[in-house]
Amino acid sequence: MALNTELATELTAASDLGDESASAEALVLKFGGAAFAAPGAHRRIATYIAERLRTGGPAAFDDTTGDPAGTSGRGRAVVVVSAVAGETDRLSNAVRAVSPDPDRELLAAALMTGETVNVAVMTAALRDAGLTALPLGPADTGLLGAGEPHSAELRAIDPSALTARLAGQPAGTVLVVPGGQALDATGHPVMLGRNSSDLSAIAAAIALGTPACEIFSDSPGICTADPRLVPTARTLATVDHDTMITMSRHGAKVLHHSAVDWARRHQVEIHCRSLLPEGRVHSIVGTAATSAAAVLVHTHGAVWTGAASLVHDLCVELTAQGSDAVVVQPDRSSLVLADTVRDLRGRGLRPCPELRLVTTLFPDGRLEHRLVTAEDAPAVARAAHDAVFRPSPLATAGAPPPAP
Ligand SMILES: Nc1ncnc2c1ncn2[C@@H]1O[C@H](COP(=O)(O)OP(=O)(O)O)[C@@H](O)[C@H]1O
Ligand SMILES: N[C@@H](CC(=O)OP(=O)(O)O)C(=O)O
Repeated sequence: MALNTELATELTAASDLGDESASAEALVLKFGGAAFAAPGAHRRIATYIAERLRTGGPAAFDDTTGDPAGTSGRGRAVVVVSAVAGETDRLSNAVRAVSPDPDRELLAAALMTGETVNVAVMTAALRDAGLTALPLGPADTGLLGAGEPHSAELRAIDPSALTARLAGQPAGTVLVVPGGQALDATGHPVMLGRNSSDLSAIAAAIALGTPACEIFSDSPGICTADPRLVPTARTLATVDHDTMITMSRHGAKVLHHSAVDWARRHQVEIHCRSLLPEGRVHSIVGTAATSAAAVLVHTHGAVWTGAASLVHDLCVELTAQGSDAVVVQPDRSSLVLADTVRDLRGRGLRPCPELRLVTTLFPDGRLEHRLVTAEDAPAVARAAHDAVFRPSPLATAGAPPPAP
């Protein structure tokens, strides 16, 4: 199915189309790569979803954990799955071992198989759990992408694609969606960039008019730093969309920046859950204004340097094309690009593969950037975090100050 760009205008939620029956009752759940890493994970997830759908009201999981209302058990679900942890990297390395600078369409085709396989496996597990699970492909979800085939920008969502599939389906129906897959205007499958399964999940929530989207990941929610790098990082119970976009763009890959941007524009709350069996909501990303401090390391970004004016112009151009680029302040002669495949040498910039961007976000929204070597980045991040969250001299010994 090729999307008609004119029909798929930026978004009409299903509720606006008067198709409440298809939308209002569906849960939207996203399971990232880490959720599938442990043996038995697919079966555990399937059992959990069956339980959520069976109970019809706040599921046992919610009752026991005291999770907020609003995403409790309902009759039907859209489940977005990523490739199993490590699979997308493995596929990327396999392509590059043969062709160091591969055709982007071929690269996208190879990378997307990770999600395609996992949709099939997850569908099988859900059926074994007694549910009516329907595997979807890039042509079935109503997502229109444009730009580079391996890092396309999400341009529009046709809500009828998912609502039509759910309409009339009985309770216990689950649509299984491959994360990060879309069609371009000519009907070719494209990938919405790395870590874009979050984007597919938010898009599904928008299409169905679901107020919240639940994202299961191996982090204890949104933290004041990557807990893998900074063990003293604290979980933020609430984060507003704008703050989260800033955090994501500077390396907090726990949520995809564009996913949060779509969520902000359509007022979708993001409930960040830990992995099963706990599956507890640790953080909510929503509309309520918050002021958070955080230390962010762009561990996966490519650093490029050049003349400040060149860097500025390229950043504007890349951002207009949907790429995620950050100009390093204050000297403005470097930019960090989330797309590690794109080569800017032909545009007059020099790659700096040894460098990483460490950013301190202050509660007033101010950002402090530092470019350091990859080796030094964790220690620099820990020191910056200690400086921001240092207990005041008056604080009781041992009692950490609350996260701002
Ligand atoms: N500020 C942060 N808060 C929480 N997690 C973070 C943050 N910054 C980076 N991360 C990293 O994000 C990872 C989860 O994101 P991702 O790899 O996309 O998960 P998944 O595979 O579950 O989709 C965590 O393992 C954590 O290391
Ligand atoms: N193919 C994606 C899958 C994804 O979004 O992964 P995760 O949900 O684990 O961030 C990637 O690894 O780039």
